[in-house]
Amino acid sequence: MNNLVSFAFSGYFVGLIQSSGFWLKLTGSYVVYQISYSLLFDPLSHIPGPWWSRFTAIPYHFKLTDGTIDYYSAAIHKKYGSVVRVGPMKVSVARQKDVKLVFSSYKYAKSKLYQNQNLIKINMVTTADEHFNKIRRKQIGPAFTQTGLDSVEDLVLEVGIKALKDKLDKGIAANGGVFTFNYSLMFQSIAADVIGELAFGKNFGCMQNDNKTIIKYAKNFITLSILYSIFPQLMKIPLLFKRLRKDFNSLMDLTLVSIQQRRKEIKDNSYNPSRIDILQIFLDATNPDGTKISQDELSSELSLMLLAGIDTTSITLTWVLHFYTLYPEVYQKVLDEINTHFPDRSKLIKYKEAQKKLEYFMATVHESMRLKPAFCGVLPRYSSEAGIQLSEYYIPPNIEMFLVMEGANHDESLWYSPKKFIPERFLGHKNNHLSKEILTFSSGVRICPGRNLAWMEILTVLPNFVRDYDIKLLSDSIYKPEILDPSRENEPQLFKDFSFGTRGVYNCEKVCNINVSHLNPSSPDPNF
Ligand code: HEM
Repeated sequence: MNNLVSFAFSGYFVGLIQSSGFWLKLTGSYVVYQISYSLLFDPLSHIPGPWWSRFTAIPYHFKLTDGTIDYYSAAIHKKYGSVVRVGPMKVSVARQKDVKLVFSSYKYAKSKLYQNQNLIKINMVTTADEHFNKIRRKQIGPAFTQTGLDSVEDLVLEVGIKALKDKLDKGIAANGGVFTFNYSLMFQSIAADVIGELAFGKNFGCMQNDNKTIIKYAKNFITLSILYSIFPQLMKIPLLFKRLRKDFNSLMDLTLVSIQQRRKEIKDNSYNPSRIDILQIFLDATNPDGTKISQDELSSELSLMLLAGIDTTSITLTWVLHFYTLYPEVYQKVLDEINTHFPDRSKLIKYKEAQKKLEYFMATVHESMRLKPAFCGVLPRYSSEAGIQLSEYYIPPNIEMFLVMEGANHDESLWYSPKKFIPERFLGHKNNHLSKEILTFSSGVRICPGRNLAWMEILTVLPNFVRDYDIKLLSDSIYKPEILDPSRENEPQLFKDFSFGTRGVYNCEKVCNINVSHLNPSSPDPNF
């Protein structure tokens, strides 16, 4: 039937080419074809969605690039339900148990949007190939095990909380006891310097020297990747995005320099072999056929570590602190807990102790991650050769499914008052398993392998920071505990954010500024 329709149309087209108004007729015919096809054959006709989604995905694709996909996804799912058609052969999926089911198996492969960009060799993140992904995950595994992380904890402390404290102490001293700083940008510098040390073998100096070059490279690489994956035709126009491409090339050069430098250090015996870092793990890794990872593949893996590890971690830290500034009673409880378990300020709080002792603090981070997942927007997967049952809908084979991270984390069937910030929901024996239902690190077979490193940064930076400094919102801050948001059951208004791979904060340069001063050890003052 399908062939018959195509044949009839191709005969019609030959006649058209010879006639006047050819292009007009061609467009008209295409529209007629699409309408007839979608009425007769649309495999998603049983899935609700906006009218245009039967004919085109263009409006949805624009939403993927204009920063509003989270808001848009929330709106269409509220209107049409947990599965929504967003284009021919495309659906959006928001129910937590459906998203988790898709994440659970390699059968539901990453869609071609991950591979479209062709900028770099396929790597652990972009591949849809189960075998290849398993090999890479096995190779990189040791960097994120307990032993691997223990071997780099001192380094993470050095470029993380110690560097932050140094910066703040100098700022406070130079500014008469109160220092205004942008915590989001500061956290970004920490996350970048950590990845610099672990994946590039060097401190990028983002914190120490205020050198943000690498952050710019990473940002421009993400922009280029997203634009090329959604609109691959743009790759054919070399004059477009010259600046972004230049930064991308500089980043690739940097990966090569780092690899050469480490090889030199090994040769000179100046490399400390007890340090199990990402760069070394990749250099030592052997493929099943006995070969080593090629130079291009190394560059690809390392550059992706930069993208995967900077904004995700710094945005998570940013949101936790934002919530503390808006919920003083929560912040007070966090302080009390930290001061009870770690009263000696001469010693830094370390990762494992914090994880063991700071139950309430952990609950605040989980709740912040649930409400505002750093890796936001949608993750695209295919429905497999056999299709998949999602809630009440059967999704036919080879449909592109966009999994809504925020939708899953705000699913009312799992979370009561999902828009509210309630860390207590994770407390107690009966509830602490709930943290496993948060999908912020994804779940299943492609779950984030770097999550323990991210936790190490979170658990060392935040408790040490809030224990040692008094933080106050600026007097002209537009986000304060008393400014309420009716759409969040009159909870405090949150930063306006946008999604572009990760979750950005609008006007971050201004709204993420706070005042810090040294805390009087005897009287912590959490009143903002
Ligand atoms: C709070 C911080 C982080 C969050 C919220 C986060 C979140 C995620 C999410 C949602 C995915 C799945 C992406 C997808 O399926 O398309 C992912 C994958 C990944 N993450 Fe993270 N991530 C974080 C930190 C890190 C760090 C620090 C690293 C490493 C340095 C890292 C490395 C990776 C890698 C390599 C993958 C791809 C895994 C695969 O596809 O098999 N992440 N992460």
